[in-house]
Amino acid sequence: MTKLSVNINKIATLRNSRGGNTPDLLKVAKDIQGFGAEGITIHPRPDERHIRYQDAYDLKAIVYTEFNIEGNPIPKFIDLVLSVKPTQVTLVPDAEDAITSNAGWDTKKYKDFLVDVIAEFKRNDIRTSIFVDPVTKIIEGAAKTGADRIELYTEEFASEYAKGNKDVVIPYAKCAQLAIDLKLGVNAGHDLSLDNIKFFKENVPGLLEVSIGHALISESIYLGLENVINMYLHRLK
Ligand SMILES: CC(=O)[C@@H](O)[C@H](O)COP(=O)(O)O
Ligand SMILES: NCC(=O)COP(=O)(O)O
Repeated sequence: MTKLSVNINKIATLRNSRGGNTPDLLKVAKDIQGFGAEGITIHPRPDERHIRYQDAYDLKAIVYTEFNIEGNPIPKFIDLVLSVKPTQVTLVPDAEDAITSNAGWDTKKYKDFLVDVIAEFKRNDIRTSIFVDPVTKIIEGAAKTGADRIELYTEEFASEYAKGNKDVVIPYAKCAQLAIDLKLGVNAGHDLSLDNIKFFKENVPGLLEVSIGHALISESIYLGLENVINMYLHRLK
């Protein structure tokens, strides 16, 4: 069974674009859980361009499924996570000005840093996951950091699969099996979608959780558009 954690960054992006509270992030998070999703993911960025740090506190009060906070463990982020105490923290080595996450950790180069940060989160009973590319040496390095899980960075899978290259899943499958052998849990995320999720799930062993945001919110717009247009037309009769 693979858990679906919905990343609600895009809902916050839409809300922030008008400065008010529409759409209401907390209502959306409640509804997502009510509709059956098993987790809520947020990725507060230092510039708070979508999720604000205050959102993390507000969500803590209403998220009753798995609460996953992702981000680069700069001091401000570490303080936030230690104070909110989500179910899981996913460490992502993204630059402050990155449009979105664009690489996994170099688990060899940053081993000492990761060991220290992960130990601090674990002392606070927060499950830890680290965002990684599907590379054998990186997974071996991840096992030495003390992390509970890895999150496989699936951008390359998604873009290659869309071009018809199904073999792109092979390194993901191999690295997931290696992670399992090394006693690491396996999560995955980035650009997963209705088009590619079934194939990924069927070919990658032991997938515990996927976090999906950009495609899922876009698909929700496409799939809801006809209904809403009809509702407007009805009111305009
Ligand atoms: C780690 C990861 O792949 C996602 O959290 C992604 O970075 C979403 O962040 P944005 O919504 O800011 O693109
Ligand atoms: N960890 C990945 C995530 O939360 C969602 O990424 P995306 O679906 O917005 O690309």
